[in-house]
Amino acid sequence: MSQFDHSKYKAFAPINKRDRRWPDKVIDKAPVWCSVDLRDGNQALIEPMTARQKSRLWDQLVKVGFKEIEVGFPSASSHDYDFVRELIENDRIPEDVTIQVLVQARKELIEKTFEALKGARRAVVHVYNSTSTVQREQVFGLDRQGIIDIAVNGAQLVQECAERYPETEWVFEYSPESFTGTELDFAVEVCNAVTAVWQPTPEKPVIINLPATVEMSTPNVYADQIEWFCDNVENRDSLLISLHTHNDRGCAVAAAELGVMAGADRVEGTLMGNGERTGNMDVVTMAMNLYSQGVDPKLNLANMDEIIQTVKACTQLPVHPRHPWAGELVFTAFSGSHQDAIKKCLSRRDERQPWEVAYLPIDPADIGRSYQEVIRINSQSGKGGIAYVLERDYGYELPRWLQIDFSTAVQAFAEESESEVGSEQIYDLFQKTYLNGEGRWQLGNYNVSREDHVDRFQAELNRGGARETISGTGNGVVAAFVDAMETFTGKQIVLVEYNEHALSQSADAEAVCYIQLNIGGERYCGCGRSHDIVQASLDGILRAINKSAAGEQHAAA
Ligand SMILES: CC(=O)SCCNC(=O)CCNC(=O)[C@H](O)C(C)(C)COP(=O)(O)OP(=O)(O)OC[C@H]1O[C@@H](n2cnc3c(N)ncnc32)[C@H](O)[C@@H]1OP(=O)(O)O
Ligand SMILES: CC(C)C(=O)C(=O)O
Repeated sequence: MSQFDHSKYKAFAPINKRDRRWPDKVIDKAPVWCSVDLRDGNQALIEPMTARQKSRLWDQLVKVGFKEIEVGFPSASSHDYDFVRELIENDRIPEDVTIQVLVQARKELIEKTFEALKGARRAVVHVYNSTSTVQREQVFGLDRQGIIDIAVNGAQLVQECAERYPETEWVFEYSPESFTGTELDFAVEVCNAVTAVWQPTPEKPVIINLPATVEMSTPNVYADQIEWFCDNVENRDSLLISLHTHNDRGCAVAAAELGVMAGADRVEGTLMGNGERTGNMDVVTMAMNLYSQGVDPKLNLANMDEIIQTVKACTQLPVHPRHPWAGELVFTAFSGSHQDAIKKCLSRRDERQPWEVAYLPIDPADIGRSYQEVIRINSQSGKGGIAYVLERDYGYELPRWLQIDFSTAVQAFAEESESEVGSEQIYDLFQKTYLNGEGRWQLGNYNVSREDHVDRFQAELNRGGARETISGTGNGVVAAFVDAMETFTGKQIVLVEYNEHALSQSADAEAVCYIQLNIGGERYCGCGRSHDIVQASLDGILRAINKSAAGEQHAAA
């Protein structure tokens, strides 16, 4: 019998709810955010944060704009206690920021917690006990009433202690921990019992936090639980319903979003989703989800790289390169069709219109990312992306026919090197393929004269020590030069494509000219670059002819 046996598990029972309204709701404003990075995030680390790391993360959280920050579990460790004292005594809590601390519903711990908070201007005391069937039966060995007693005793103690410190504005929060594993009617009963002690009013509400301590179901079930709770709890208008989801099934953000649609006011989570096991709800992702829908997330994530650096330094955890919105690769396109679409959308972009760019759900610049990172080249890339890089970094505006020709060279190079092809490598390859003429015929001095509307072209061709004189006639310098080269090579040469432009990146107005010739039935491409457009054209033609002589055939004739 295999160890990998699904029959060991039972399905989470759906909520029997016929009146669900949340599926039709749209989130049009940000919830109240509470960061739990310094508490839930910290308690899950291999090495909990040092005082210095906590301090740095605190500063970052304030900078991002959190107005409620759970700073620790001060009754559990002297580090957390000292950190809370440090924030209060050194006046590091801005006027509009409220600190929050967690405590179990136990007397000595609650007393210590209030001691730690002495002198705070405003603070949230967050008390919890577990209410789920599993915890009741197996951890606490208590029936429903026993669990209600723990909660009510805790609530009373919190209230009594608060009265001892009237100089502080107290806010109370209660979590029926493991809410998602708790029968809904019981969760409501426990919370009603707690609020009966605290007597909240709409003017002075309390926070009821409904955690998915372990994520046990699909997010729609969580939303049903939240909506059911909100519909059945007493004094709903005196409660701030808060969510605290974990990511065991990978849906913590989705659950929080649906939970907000189901009526919640507030969301607890961490930056980048650090936290117990698979982590807490990722505030960066949820806030950016709102932002990308045109909703003000009420957090400033513009300096995403700084946030990532801080989180990494403080948690010692990496941020995945594909982390939603924030990862290093999330705005990068390697694949050809994506690059092509991005390039076209960006070139047509009208700044006055809402953002609509294929494959880029937001403007990377909003979070401090540059377009430089958007298109990167490897063997999956196509002509559009390659042309984008050449234009972006070197000012070459390759015509479509040359994009097609050059992409085969880049593709071959990428396949051979089995790695990403950097912008400089692309440029080198472009030069080697179309611009360099070493070891081949070079145009020396030349002379153009016109008589009876016919141009006569005479020039020296040099290769190493060898020198040849050529001459030809035609309607225009280019035609006369092609004629001279036909005579010289003994092959028929037809000018198939000709494009030119001023090089935008060149300070001294250089021109670049792209040429495609049909030489003896095969196509060859070349490129010339010069301050003189005639010279650029002749160089381009000669480079294509040199390639024919060297047998470098055009790939996509
Ligand atoms: C889901 C969450 O993230 S909740 C937050 C979890 N975070 C932490 O636990 C980190 C900080 N905690 C700690 O450092 C410790 O647990 C302390 C210092 C708070 C308490 O330490 P201890 O009392 O030594 O141990 P422990 O936490 O194991 O306590 C277990 C006891 O408290 C009881 N208990 C646990 N949670 C609660 C609660 N919320 N309310 C009341 N009693 C509780 C248990 O039933 C158990 O009782 P028993 O000793 O009679 O069997
Ligand atoms: C204490 C509670 C809110 C908690 O951290 C959880 O249930 O995950």
